[in-house]
Order: sequence, then C-alpha cells, then structure tokens
Amino acid sequence: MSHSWTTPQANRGYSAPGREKTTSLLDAEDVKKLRDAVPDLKESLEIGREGEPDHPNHWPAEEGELVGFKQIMMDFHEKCKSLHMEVMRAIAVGLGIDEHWFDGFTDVGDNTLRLLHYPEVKKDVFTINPGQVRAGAHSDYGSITLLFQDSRGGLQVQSPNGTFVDATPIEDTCVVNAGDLLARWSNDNIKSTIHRVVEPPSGDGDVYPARYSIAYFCNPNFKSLIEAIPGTYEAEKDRKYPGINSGEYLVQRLAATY
Ligand SMILES: O=C(O)CCC(=O)C(=O)O
Ligand SMILES: [Fe+2]
Repeated sequence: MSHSWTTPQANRGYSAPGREKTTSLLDAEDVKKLRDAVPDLKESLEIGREGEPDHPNHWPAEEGELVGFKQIMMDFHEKCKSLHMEVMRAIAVGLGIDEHWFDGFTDVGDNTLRLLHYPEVKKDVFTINPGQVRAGAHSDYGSITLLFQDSRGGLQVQSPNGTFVDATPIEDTCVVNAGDLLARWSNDNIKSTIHRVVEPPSGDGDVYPARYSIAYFCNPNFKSLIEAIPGTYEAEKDRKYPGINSGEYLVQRLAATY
C-alpha cells in the first residue's frame, strides 16, 4: 500500500497492527520473537519534517473528512517543534548551562509526529494472553517526547523503584517523557522514561473502547553529534557513553523494532 511505512531512514507512513513492537530489547531477532507472541494492539501514522526531498510524507488524499488534514498536521508539527525548543531551554537551566545551549541542536525540527489508534479490544484478550499490552514497555529514542492522550487511560510510566504507575489523563495537558538520546547527552543525569500502554481501568461490558493518542518525538538535529554535555561529568573517565550521531542512532533503534 502506497501509504505504508517503508524504512527506518524515512520513518514516515502507516504501520498496521502488529508491525511495530515497542520494547527495551535491542536485538531485532529478540524483538521478532516477542512481536510474534504478543503483538502490540495498535496502528499508527508517522509524519516527519515536511520538505525532505528524499523522504516525502505519505499524505492521504484530501477528500471527505481529510480535507485540511495535511495543513493541520504541518501546523501542529511546527507548534510542537517550538515547544520542544522551549522545554529544552528549561532543561538547560536545570542542568546549569546556558539557556540557549540546545537551540543549535533543535532548530532543524527533525522530529516525528505519530498519530496512534489502539482499536477496541475484547477484555478477555488480556486474560487469555498474560503479557498482552497495547504498547510494550520501552523508552523513546530522542531528546523528549510530547505525548497527548485521550481520556481512556492505560498509559503507565515506570517509577525509579521499578513499579509502573498510571499516567492518568489530565485534560489539556501533555506528558513529557525523556528519551535515550537525552540520557546519553546528560550522562544519565536525566534518565529516559520507561513507559507502556496496558489495558485501561475497567469499565462496563466485555470490550475496552478504542484509545487515541499523539506522540511527538523530538530529536536532536539528525546531523548532530551527541556526547556528554560539559558539566555533566567530572573527569573523562566519568563519561558513560561514546559520542554518537543523532540520526544514525535513531535509524539503528528503529531498525530493531519494525
Ligand atoms: O499511546 C501512548 O500513550 C504511548 C505511545 C508511545 O509510547 C509510543 O508510541 O512511543
Ligand atoms: Fe513511547
């Protein structure tokens, strides 16, 4: 299908249920085994930065309810790009570095907007198959993620003691998760947030209704080298990770989960 997600390099387009398995596993074979046993119960559409000649977005035809879709998504992409830059300024202040330290790393907007749909599902799917989730436990890969969820519930984040706690939806707010590149950048002063989507709090009937969410994955500009920020380590030996190119790191992580 012409709208389908194609490659980690492009990271754009539609992923049908069962295509991507979010997990903390890094090995593609291990992920495949897990995906075959308990596929994530979701479908998604990824929208990247518009205007990349090698990686066009897969826009649906502008007809019916979708008239104006492209413009709305592009505007939202821009708004979230600015919000990313603002949140990174706050993080810079928190780290004790110049407020605008991250600006030159975040101004391109190499970010991905993901529209997610978790279809209605029978409740017994979760009892028949223990370990079944809507989205498996994982951390996101970039700097931060802005996560907008509807009122259904089911999103959980892992607390430092290892237990998962509900990120109960609060109207007109978004959840901000730290990603793995931010952890590397900050030499683990900021840890990436492990999160997952499980069955929502139980309601009436024998099905859980559909859930919708939007994840805006923010990334350092794909051309940047991500290495421990000055001040986040004392001696050279305290650096926990080698420097890595942002774009290459993301491709590597995406390649394991699809
Ligand atoms: O749907 C959600 O609330 C979470 C989605 C998510 O974590 C992801 O797509 O990476
Ligand atoms: Fe996530």
